[in-house]
Amino acid sequence: MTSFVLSPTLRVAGRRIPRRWPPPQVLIQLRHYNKIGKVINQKETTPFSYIQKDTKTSETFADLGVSPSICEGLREAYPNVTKPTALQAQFIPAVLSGKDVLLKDFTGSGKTFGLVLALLSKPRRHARSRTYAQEKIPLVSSLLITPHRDLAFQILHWIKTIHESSRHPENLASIAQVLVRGGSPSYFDENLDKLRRTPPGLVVGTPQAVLEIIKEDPTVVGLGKGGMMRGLETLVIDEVDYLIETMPKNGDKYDRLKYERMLKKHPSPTRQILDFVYAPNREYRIPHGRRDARDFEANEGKPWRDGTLRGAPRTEFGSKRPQLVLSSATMRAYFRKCLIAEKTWLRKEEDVIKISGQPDIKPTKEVEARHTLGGTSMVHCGLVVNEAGEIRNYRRAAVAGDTDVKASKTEGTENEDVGNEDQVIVDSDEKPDSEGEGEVTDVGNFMASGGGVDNDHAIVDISEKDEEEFGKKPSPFSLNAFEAVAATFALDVPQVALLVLSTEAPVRRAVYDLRKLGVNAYPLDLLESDKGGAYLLQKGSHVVSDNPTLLVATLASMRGMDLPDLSHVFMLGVPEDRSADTYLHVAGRVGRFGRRGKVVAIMEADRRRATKKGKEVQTNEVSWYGCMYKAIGVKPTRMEHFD
Ligand SMILES: Nc1ncnc2c1ncn2[C@@H]1O[C@H](COP(=O)(O)OP(=O)(O)OP(=O)(O)O)[C@@H](O)[C@H]1O
Repeated sequence: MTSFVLSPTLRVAGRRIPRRWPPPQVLIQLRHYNKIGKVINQKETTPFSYIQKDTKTSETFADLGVSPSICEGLREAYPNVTKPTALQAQFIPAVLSGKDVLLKDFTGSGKTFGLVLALLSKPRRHARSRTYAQEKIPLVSSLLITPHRDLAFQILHWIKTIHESSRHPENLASIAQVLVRGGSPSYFDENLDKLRRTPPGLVVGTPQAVLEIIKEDPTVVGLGKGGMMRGLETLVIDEVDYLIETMPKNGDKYDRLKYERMLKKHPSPTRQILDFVYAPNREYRIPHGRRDARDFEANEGKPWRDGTLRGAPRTEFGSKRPQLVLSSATMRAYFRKCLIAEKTWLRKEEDVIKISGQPDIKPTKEVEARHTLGGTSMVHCGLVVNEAGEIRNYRRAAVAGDTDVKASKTEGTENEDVGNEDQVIVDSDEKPDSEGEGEVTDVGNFMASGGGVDNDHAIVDISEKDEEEFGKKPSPFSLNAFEAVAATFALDVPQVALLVLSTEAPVRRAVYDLRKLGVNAYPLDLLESDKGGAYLLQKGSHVVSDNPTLLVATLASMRGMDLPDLSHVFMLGVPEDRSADTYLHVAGRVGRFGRRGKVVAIMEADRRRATKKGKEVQTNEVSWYGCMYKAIGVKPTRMEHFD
């Protein structure tokens, strides 16, 4: 069995079939793997591979090297997962081969799922006991870093479901465990206790929690001598472009200075973990003066004075440096360049396997959007809310089924919402032109009148604690925007939807405000059934609930989440980093793996907000969305309820 990478020369059954596209760009090695993922041919080169979405594979998971017990569990627990995707057919053997891998594919295409299957199929590492030579001490072989704890819980849930159906002799705790912070009582203490009692093969953790054990507990759980992670073979970082900071792409020398200062003082936890594992002798010129060789010896394994970790020689790994796998749907070429420029993290560029399901060569915007967003099963809608609480469709949106956006362009003034980004923020006294007359639906008191929902269901409980805490304080949110969410939710959502707020937004307060509007809202927390836990397994998109649920999360806590029955994702306002990639990640919560879904952006034409310096500015969110839709080649669709 061989797996192959599409290239100018495609190999099928040993025969070379020339391909004209894509032209050679970045040369990497083409590898052929045998069943256990061993590299058997490393000589040929190919561009950064491009696999079309509908490329079929005739291989099974077992052919790729996934262990028989996992295949057995998968068959029973996930009957819909019958065959690996073309990308899984490439990256699962690549991960099993022990080489470094850079993985990029559109959101919801099965990257994380495939990585988990590969990690579970890796052989377990053991150390020999010093007291009894025959006794083997199990070690942690793989570490999977996720950006937030709910994703870690979701991955553990996948593993648990597969494990329960697999009749594997070991218990779940010795196969995989999570290591996350937060919760009350603290998840971290509980996780750490469990880890110390039973070392699992795979630890799924957030960067902060993993860094804490590397720093605080190196010799029992961490990477230090005697630590149960000393035999680490694979380090996987999911959503890597979100977890590692890089110098801004078009930054000037001041940005460079700012970036360097930030790296010295506050490197992100993921960067510190990578340095600790792969760059033991890395110099950070810290503000308190340079360290010298004696300082290095004297402080081995201890944090620097400024709180950052310096690398310590990891003799425990010996020559077996852990394999590094980095994955994301939006790992752009510039970010990859930055990763390679770090030198010590990844192996030499030609030894890194780069696998991509997206066109790397400049495709048209529409092709890129379709690939990044996982196909055409996703509908994008934009609702514009004004100060009077009126809601109307984004003016350039097309009627459902009409893909020709040009037809609807004539409806609005030409310069209304597609401009350059400078137009987006204006001083309060320089108000942008009025939006003009449009089709408007007045929903100012929509929810007060029942809002199209059965009144019995519109009554939701508000706890006394929340009433006491929030009842008398003004809301930091725009209630007009929330009314637009509530109205769309009541009219359009059959079962479950997700509302995404900015990273720092107070989620509990948002839930309180939404419940006041009659929405059955909960903060996302996968450990609790009604807060999202009940939606981890597919119930079926045809199910219409009597009382649909709106889960509320922030930009920081929705990355990578996979709730199969999610039909709508609401994005409130403009993301704080103003990046189109952030929109792509939010949108990627629906329409996953070919399922259908709607992304509803709620934008305010004249949003007033205070800057950090206390100055009031007015933001035209419509303008940003105009730029963003144009930039990513997405064509929004009208929502019939508001026309
Ligand atoms: N081979 C397969 N066949 C059918 N379904 C699959 C297959 N692989 C994964 N899936 C399903 O696809 C869904 C999305 O998977 P996953 O979360 O791994 O995607 P992802 O690419 O990591 O997404 P994101 O970029 O948002 O993190 C899951 O519900 C999973 O069960």
